[in-house]
Amino acid sequence: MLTVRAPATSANLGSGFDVFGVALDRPADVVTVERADETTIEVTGAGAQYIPENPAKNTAGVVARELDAPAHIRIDKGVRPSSGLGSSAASAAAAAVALNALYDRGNTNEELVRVAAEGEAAVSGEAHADNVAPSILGGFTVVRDDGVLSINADVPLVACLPEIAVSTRDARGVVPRSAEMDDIVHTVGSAATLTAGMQRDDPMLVGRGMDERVVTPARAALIDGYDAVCEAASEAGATGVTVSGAGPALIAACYPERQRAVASAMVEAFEDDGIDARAYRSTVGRGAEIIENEG
Ligand SMILES: Nc1ncnc2c1ncn2[C@@H]1O[C@H](COP(=O)(O)OP(=O)(O)O)[C@@H](O)[C@H]1O
Ligand SMILES: N[C@@H](CCOP(=O)(O)O)C(=O)O
Repeated sequence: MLTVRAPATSANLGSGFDVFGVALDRPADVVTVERADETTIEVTGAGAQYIPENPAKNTAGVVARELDAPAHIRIDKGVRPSSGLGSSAASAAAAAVALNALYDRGNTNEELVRVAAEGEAAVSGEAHADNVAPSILGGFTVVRDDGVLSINADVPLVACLPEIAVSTRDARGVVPRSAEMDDIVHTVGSAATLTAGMQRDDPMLVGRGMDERVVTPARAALIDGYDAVCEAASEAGATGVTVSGAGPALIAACYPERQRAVASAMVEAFEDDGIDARAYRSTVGRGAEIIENEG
């Protein structure tokens, strides 16, 4: 029996659609695996009632199939589904790390990112790896077709999750199929600024680098209260705010001394709109970890 904790993640960070991701300190999924003749899944925790236990429809079950590693899989959800905080990815990442160790498969973490991305494909329709990469590797990650980079960074973040659901599959449907050249140039400038900010642990550059004009406005329209929450976060000292993943969570960067105020301002702004919300104060966190191994 083996247990792995894999963290929530925030993908895109505005300018890095389907490319950037960052591991958060919390929340996290905790996945326990035991060898079995065929895969079965049991889900408890946040939003468990919305998550299929059929292995073909659960990201962890798809990972077990991809690794040819049948197991009884217990998933304790810390990351609520349809949150924009990489819920389905956290289970996939944890299962990939756990089953790789349980069956001694010897895959590298980079190889496990590809396996876990197949789990994501099963639920969102496309094998985007920008959540599973940081959930497995930790840090700030850059995913391309030819590989994945991970760098450690120390930048305060606030993830604010309202009590509304936006499915990644639906939110992918509103992404424009083309963009104007000046918007593409702007996005490249932002992405480079954000990357430099992560490298230098500079919250101002990370926040400025979140600005993006193509995907974000289309996604923001699906999130009640988006403009008011962004404004409140900025007034409280956020250096940048954007949609986390496909939403409805928002992610903000800030200096450490402003983190508490930014978190409160975001929650209050959602509440002023009649929407319950909670905020997670985080830094750029670690990746999946084996927390129990009973041989
Ligand atoms: N292990 C899992 N954890 C969470 N969601 C899962 C899992 N397996 C399948 N799903 C399905 O994936 C969808 C949630 O994923 P997604 O929309 O990407 O949410 P998030 O933005 O939080 O990652 C839901 O339809 C859920 O039923
Ligand atoms: N790049 C994907 C990321 C989805 O993240 P999630 O946390 O909402 O699953 C996208 O933007 O569609």
